[in-house]
Amino acid sequence: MTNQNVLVADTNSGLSMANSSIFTTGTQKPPAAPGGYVSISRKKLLKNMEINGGARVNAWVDSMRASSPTHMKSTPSVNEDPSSWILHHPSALEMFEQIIDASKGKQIVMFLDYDGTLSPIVDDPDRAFMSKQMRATVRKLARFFPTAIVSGRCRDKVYKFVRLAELYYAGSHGMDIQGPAKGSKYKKGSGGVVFQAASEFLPMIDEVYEELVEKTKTTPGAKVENNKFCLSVHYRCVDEKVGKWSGLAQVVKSVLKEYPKLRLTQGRKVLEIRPTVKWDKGKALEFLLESLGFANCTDVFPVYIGDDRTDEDAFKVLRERGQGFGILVSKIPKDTSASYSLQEPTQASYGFPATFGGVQTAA
Ligand SMILES: O=P(O)(O)OC[C@H]1O[C@H](O[C@H]2O[C@H](CO)[C@@H](O)[C@H](O)[C@H]2O)[C@H](O)[C@@H](O)[C@@H]1O
Repeated sequence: MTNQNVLVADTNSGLSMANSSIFTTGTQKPPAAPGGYVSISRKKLLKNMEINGGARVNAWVDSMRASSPTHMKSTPSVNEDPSSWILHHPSALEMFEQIIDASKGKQIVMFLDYDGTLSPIVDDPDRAFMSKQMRATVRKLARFFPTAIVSGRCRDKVYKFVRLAELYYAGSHGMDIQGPAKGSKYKKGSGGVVFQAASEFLPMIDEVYEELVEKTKTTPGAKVENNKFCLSVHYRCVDEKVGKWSGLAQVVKSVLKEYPKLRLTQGRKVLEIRPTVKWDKGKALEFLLESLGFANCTDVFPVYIGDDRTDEDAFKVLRERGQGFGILVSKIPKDTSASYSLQEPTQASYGFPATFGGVQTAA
């Protein structure tokens, strides 16, 4: 794949996993993180968006544009021939048989991103509802397989959207994990799993939230969302043409300058601010597999469906483990470590997950 993974020295060694607040039931422990290093994809992006000195707001705005589908200029490898992208990331809908064959005799575990995967992307983040059809599909999936929602959103908020008590939820990009409220039939005790990777950051996140809300008031359309262990600064409704994106980038940059223990990543028309802990959606996936008792199993088949850059951490983990696969939901070719693709969320509802194990979707 064209995705480049780099190791960047973690200057905040005081925030290593050893210092994190970890509450687990039973004997589950988070998988070990490579000591002293943070794994970060998209070297170039990171370089452009470096927040500890030397940052150029223009580079931020370039990056904000690059992450917006209307401006999406894929890397040359993707641009050269879109049909070759499809060859490398075939539609999951057309690969049913191959996928089902590969999972035979193995325990499928489903990981589902929320925004852009289970719900359509909309202007107002508070109105990103999932359809009844999608909820029915996820409910049926969970009857057959352990199923987790892995989201950048705060766990409580994503739960309010999904409203299925039988699922695992990993909110704040995997930094806040809780097992099914109903308990789990897959592994005794795993329903009670609770894990928080960055609780010591809560006061800092709240402080930065207040500051950003105040300072973005003058940017029409900007919205700051408190996702408990991380923050989202939305610019979907900010007018790019009148230069408002750069103003917003400048505000975020100036605030973050005072908080070197926070870092910035990007999603779909959103700047994501999060602690520099070595934790992401990929680590959450590993943690959940381990909690379910599949840490060193060869007969587990994890499937992760997601649409965003932050989902790449999970796709990468699956590639590295050589188990299961990732499915990228995207209408356009993108650099990805996923193996398959779906065009849009509705395809995830009407088609792919529903076919696993002969699960039938509602008409
Ligand atoms: O990991 P996810 O579940 O995909 O969450 C990532 C972010 O999703 C939400 O923002 C995105 O969806 C919004 C609603 O459709 C849209 O308005 C926004 O532009 C998108 O970036 C959510 O609001 C963020 O907090 C999540 O971090």
